[in-house]
Amino acid sequence: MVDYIIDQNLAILAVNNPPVNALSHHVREGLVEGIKKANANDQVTAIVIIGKGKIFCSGADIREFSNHAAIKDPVLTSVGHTIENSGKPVISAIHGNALGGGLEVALFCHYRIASESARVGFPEVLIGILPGAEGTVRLPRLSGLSFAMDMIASGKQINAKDAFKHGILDKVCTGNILEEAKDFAKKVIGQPLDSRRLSRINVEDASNVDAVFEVALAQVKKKYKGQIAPIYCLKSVRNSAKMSFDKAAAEERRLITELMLGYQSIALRYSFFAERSASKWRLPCGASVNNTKPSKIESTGVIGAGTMGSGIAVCLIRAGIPVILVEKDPKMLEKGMETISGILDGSVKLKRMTPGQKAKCMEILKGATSLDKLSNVDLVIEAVYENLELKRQIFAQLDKVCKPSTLLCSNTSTLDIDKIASATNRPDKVVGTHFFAPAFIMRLLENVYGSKTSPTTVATVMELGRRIGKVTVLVKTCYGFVGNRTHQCFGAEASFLLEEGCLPQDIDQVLEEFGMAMGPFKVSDLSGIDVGWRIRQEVAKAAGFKLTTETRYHNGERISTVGDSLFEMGRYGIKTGKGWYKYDPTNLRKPVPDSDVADVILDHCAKMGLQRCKIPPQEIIERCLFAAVNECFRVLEERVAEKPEDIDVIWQYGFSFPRYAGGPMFYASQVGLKRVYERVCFYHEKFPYSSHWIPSDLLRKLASHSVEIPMSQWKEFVNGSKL
Ligand SMILES: CC/C=C\C=C\CC(=O)SCCNC(=O)CCNC(=O)[C@H](O)C(C)(C)COP(=O)(O)OP(=O)(O)OC[C@H]1O[C@@H](n2cnc3c(N)ncnc32)[C@H](O)[C@@H]1OP(=O)(O)O
Repeated sequence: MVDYIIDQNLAILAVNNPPVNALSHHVREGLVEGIKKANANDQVTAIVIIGKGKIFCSGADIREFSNHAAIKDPVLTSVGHTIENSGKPVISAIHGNALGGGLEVALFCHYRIASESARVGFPEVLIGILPGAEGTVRLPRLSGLSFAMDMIASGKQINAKDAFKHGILDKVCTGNILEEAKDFAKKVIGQPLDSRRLSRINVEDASNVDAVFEVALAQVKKKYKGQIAPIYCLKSVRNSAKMSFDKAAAEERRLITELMLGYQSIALRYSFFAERSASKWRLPCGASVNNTKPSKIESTGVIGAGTMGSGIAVCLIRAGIPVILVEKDPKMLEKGMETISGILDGSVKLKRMTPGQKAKCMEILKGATSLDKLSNVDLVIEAVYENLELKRQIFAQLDKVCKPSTLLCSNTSTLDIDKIASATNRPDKVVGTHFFAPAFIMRLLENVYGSKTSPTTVATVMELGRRIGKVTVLVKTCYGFVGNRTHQCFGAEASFLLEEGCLPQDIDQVLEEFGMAMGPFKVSDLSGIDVGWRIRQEVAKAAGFKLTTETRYHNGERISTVGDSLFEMGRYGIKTGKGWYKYDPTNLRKPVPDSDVADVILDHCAKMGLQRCKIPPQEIIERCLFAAVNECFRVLEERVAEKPEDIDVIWQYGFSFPRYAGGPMFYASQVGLKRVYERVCFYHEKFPYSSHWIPSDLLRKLASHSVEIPMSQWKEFVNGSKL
């Protein structure tokens, strides 16, 4: 796992642990052996550590953390001490990435050089820990405290040029990294090593540490609300300036151990792998990412220049994929083009794009008012409003206009893909591509296959998602798919809680304290109360009944219409300055609780004869989350989602479920399925008119076991395969 190569008077230690050179046990062993061997060889005058393959090193092997007690010697710090104590200079030669433990290996070396394109960083905080092999104690000795605190607590990666500027690197190379490392090594042979050993030097700005810490702490608390690791990162860097090197390092070990055993880190590590597993799609027929080739997509069409269509077009052109935006009303088309240009201007302002890049994006965007213009594109995404008949008409027309190989995608957020596909003669090429609003910001893409969608079509939209930088999850068609179907139960319970005693701000506050980025009523104000109203009206129309603010039940199902009263008052949310909250036009980001809304809710309850009472926070969490969890188990049971990780990724990226709580399925696994099942049964008895409380069979089966079944085995209980 570490190749030992003698090249003239140099020993090259090449880490060879594909795919990302993680510091697994054998790599750590190999590094120690290599350093010792090189030191024992009189012919060797210097040592170079390099990575084979695409990167230098991705850090510690995260999979080993699940059994912290079993991490075998040599641990990374003793590997590092062997490197630092080497009597011959050790140079790390970085290409690709040096992350976490990988960067720590470099900081144990006496010199660090890197390719121009290399990036370095400490992403540990993103998995709820801190750099635990003296990274928090060594980095400030090179970069100063403020920079180290920011880099470690944010987990951000920086490029080689910036790393050089901040003292982390000794040289940025433009040529072949190994050749440059050899030349560099020859120049430093014989130079004194002590001043190059970071454990022997001091933190230069140590006297400022308290002031720097306070500023960083205030920022971190605001930016990473509810997260423990960023605060621990700061404390550990502070220790580097307040304690001796050895004491600070020992304290760092204590802090990382505490973090690693904590709920947040376990959830974040789960989230890391869940996200990667989502891209490994598989269809029930056996087709999968491993055996299916995507078709080439070189041109696209987007239908509808409203908010969604414009946002989707931005995603495509930003990735260099040409788009023809079709909108039959020329004025709407012009508005859509302006919206797109405005979004890109925003990116330029935020320095996420140069004006030149914006111009290139706009060059590959064309407008059209007729579907005929899509005759030659490879893929079309329809993004008109949520109406099945309208979508069927458009798809029937597209089927006639587009070349036979064109894939036809719908951005529907709820409708059955099979019903849309059956309007065409190419149901194998029809698929759902459900973007979340705002499409140019939200990272999630929920791809939806119907009963006739072909594996190639699936492979193509999964690859398209990757190309445009989305976290892409594949699900099977059903009403609302995974995202909206399961989230609807969460929203319904939030509305019922309003009828039983809560105000919007009570519910939002509890769920935000739980970790949601925004409570459901703030989200509703952002997305538009009118949007929710329109969807509810469509659903009622399709089900053949008229929904009014007087409706309490339909088909034995409880319905809450408080939001519809707000809609009728023209309170659509932020866009009208009033919704569940009121907004000062000069500060639309700050929702202010509104006594008028409280009056509407109280009137509604009085009219409906609903008794109100005080509802404890725990019940708010249980009602919203367990209702969703129960539906998530149904989704798994019906194989609408292939695995629990897919559902959690959808909640994290679609509904801002806190990554450090894992997702509803992971949360349920931590609460314990027995407890979740008991509470679902309790609420089912209490609320017999909400079918989302009917306990899922899969949940019942799993909860009936005397020991908790690990998440990785839940799937085995689907379809009665295990009882
Ligand atoms: C006592 C403690 C002492 C020391 C502590 C040290 C702390 C650490 O070092 S913690 C680890 C810090 N490093 C990271 O968090 C890096 C995580 N990885 C990444 O950011 C990316 O994977 C990448 C390295 C930038 C590569 O990205 P990409 O090319 O897009 O590939 P991926 O699909 O992400 O990864 C490929 C494959 O590798 C697995 N993997 C990546 N990093 C690790 C890792 N550090 N440990 C174990 N496995 C890793 C990843 O899961 C993928 O595998 P799959 O089987 O496909 O899931």
